[in-house]
Amino acid sequence: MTTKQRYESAKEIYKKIGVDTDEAISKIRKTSISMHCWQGDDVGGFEGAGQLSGGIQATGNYPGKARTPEELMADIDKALSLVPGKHRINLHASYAIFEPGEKVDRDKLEPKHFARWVEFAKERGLGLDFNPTYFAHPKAEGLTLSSEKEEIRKFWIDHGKACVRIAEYFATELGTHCLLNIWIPDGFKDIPADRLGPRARLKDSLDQITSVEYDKSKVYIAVESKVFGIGLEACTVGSHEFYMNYAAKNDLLCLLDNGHYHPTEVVSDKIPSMLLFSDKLALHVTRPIRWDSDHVVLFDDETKEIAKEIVRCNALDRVLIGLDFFDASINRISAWVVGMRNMIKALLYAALQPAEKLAGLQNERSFTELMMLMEELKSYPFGDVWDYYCELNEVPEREEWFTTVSDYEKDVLSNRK
Ligand SMILES: C[C@H](O)[C@H](O)[C@@H](O)C(=O)CO
Ligand SMILES: [Mn+2]
Repeated sequence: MTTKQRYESAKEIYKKIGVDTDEAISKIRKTSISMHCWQGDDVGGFEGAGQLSGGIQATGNYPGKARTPEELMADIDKALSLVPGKHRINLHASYAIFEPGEKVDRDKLEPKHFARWVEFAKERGLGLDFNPTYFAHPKAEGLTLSSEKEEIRKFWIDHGKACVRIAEYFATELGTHCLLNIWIPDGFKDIPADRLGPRARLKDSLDQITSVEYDKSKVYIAVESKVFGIGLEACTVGSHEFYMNYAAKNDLLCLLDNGHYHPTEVVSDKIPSMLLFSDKLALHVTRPIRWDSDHVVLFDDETKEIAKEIVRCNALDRVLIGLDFFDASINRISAWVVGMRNMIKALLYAALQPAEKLAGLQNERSFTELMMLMEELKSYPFGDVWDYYCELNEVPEREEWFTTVSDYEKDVLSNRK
């Protein structure tokens, strides 16, 4: 049977429970995921700044990591060629590209330092998202935006302001919004004596950064909370409560990273609540194993549940989905492709759920039938719809894409010594 024939048969099966597979496909085809550049080089960036810091870690030393802008761009191209749909690239400020002998510090970054990324994105019709980089820098060894040292705090405020200008440049040049996400590693290893002071300083720093004049229809500023980091176990300054209130009060977006909460808390459950009170919401989809370990996104229960909530809330255009993982122990391009395909797969899977029927069963309190149907749906012929989705988007079906990655590893990555 051809892929199309298998799809036609699956379509009939889904139709019986009131699901229109064509409609589901066209809904998901319009959705873009922001692919994070930092999986390509273990969050290294191009500053040669040295060690990753801020309580995050990329572990492993699989050969072939990108060392230059050219290599990273080529790797991104290779990964995206295996992912169905049109997507976005998420950059960190540490990926600025300088002319030889031109390097400036992070507080002095300008749009021109990202001109090559804009050119790259334009040529491919991609959008760009952006993040100030508040780690892996000599001035980020203690606190950053919440620092008690005014000179340090000013440096990072200026960095934030510079990034707002760069984000606006991206949006203007590319004709699509730019999500500017602020995450800082500030926190304490052990019980702090003052939890208020650092948070008051963070609040003031954010006020200063967002006082820069920018077009709110082009730049969406988001704030990303975190419960703890390595070496920051007792307290993080940018906690969930802090940012949820700050974003609500200042009309910014919250960014929820599903590695940043207590292990029994799930982001999927937070999505509908956030959407009731905010027009837009941003996500970092990742996979925490025992801690915020940033493993590659799988087609697992929580990824599916996150996707289901987005689709059920009819919020594909209100939730800005980005990925955030960095696994240095496997082929980095394969990591990207697996994570991206799984996120899209989860969205398509969600769009194939008979949402109204299931909600109806809940509302009439038919929990026995609800459980039965939710379980039976798991063995519906989703794979046939997914294969057809890949065929429509002209990317390899099933595991066929891996040959391309293996060849690239042999021909290109293995030469990076
Ligand atoms: C590199 C990212 O900005 C970083 O992972 C941040 O988003 C985060 O999740 C930190 O734990
Ligand atoms: Mn994150």
